[in-house]
Amino acid sequence: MKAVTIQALTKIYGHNYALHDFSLEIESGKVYGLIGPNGAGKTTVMSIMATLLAPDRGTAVVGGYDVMKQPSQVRRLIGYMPDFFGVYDGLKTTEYLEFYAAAYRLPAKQRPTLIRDLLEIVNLSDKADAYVDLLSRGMKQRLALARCLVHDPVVLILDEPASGLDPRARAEMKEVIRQLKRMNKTILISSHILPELAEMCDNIAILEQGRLVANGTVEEVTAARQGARILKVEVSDRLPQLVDFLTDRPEVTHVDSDAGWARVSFTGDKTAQGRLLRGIMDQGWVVLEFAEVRGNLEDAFMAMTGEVG
Ligand SMILES: Nc1ncnc2c1ncn2[C@@H]1O[C@H](COP(=O)(O)OP(=O)(O)OP(=O)(O)O)[C@@H](O)[C@H]1O
Repeated sequence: MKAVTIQALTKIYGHNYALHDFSLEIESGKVYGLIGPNGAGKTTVMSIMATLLAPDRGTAVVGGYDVMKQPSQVRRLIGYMPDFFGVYDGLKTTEYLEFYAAAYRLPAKQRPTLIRDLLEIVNLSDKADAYVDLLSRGMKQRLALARCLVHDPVVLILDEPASGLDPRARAEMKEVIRQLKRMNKTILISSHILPELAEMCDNIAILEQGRLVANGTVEEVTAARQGARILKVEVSDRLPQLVDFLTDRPEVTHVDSDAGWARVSFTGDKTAQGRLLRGIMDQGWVVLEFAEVRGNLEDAFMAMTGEVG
């Protein structure tokens, strides 16, 4: 079942296309990563899905409801975490969530249990009485996530939830997102933290200048990386000569050496790869390792967009 169907979404500011015919479908219960350099249009997609911004063309349907025609139904189904966190002077964590629970008109009797459960999900149980302003950035991000879970939404739209976090805080955020997946939430998450998205997401969409440039499973998007595969070749000696030898092979487009091994961009098929190995051994090298290096998502992103973001 599709939780989200976006079709030909377009948003134009002056002459600038923030989104250009952007289409995407998200299956229920999946975690979908939206990645792209700064200004690619990630926040624009998410704001439209969250009913906060009107597109110029196209449609977005969440849980069967059209974001333009049925915004209040959509709002009931979604939890939206924007990429900024407000200032909450003098408010404790529990009071903060109490405020949102009241805003969603949840019965007062149910709120203490709900808030306890939410704090547990985002791993903040021991901060129930802490002042929000004094929480670390990672804790604030997780609290913001708890806030968008108050009304038990089925679709979560998380705009860069790991942005600006140190590795430990990122790992904690990742664990919370895994937990939400186990709770069968459908999650759209944007990020610049590309390798981390690979671990977390079922699918990835890469956005550049408002256009979708790649879409599929992490493996598919990675494999779509421009043609060449990367081979690691490690030999016992004469590495500089090996680099020269490899550079002269027809299917090799680039070679560099690093920490005692050669990194080879290779466009040939598996048979050609076997021939290359035999050629190296025929020249007398003792081969310690000869293997394809699985491209990672960061490579794919760099190859497709030419930017780090
Ligand atoms: N209110 C606005 N007025 C004019 N241009 C805008 C407005 N909002 C966004 N844009 C432009 O639309 C494009 C997409 O912006 P958007 O914020 O969606 O990108 P993003 O991928 O979320 O970027 P970032 O990673 O920096 O948050 C950018 O070129 C941006 O400058």
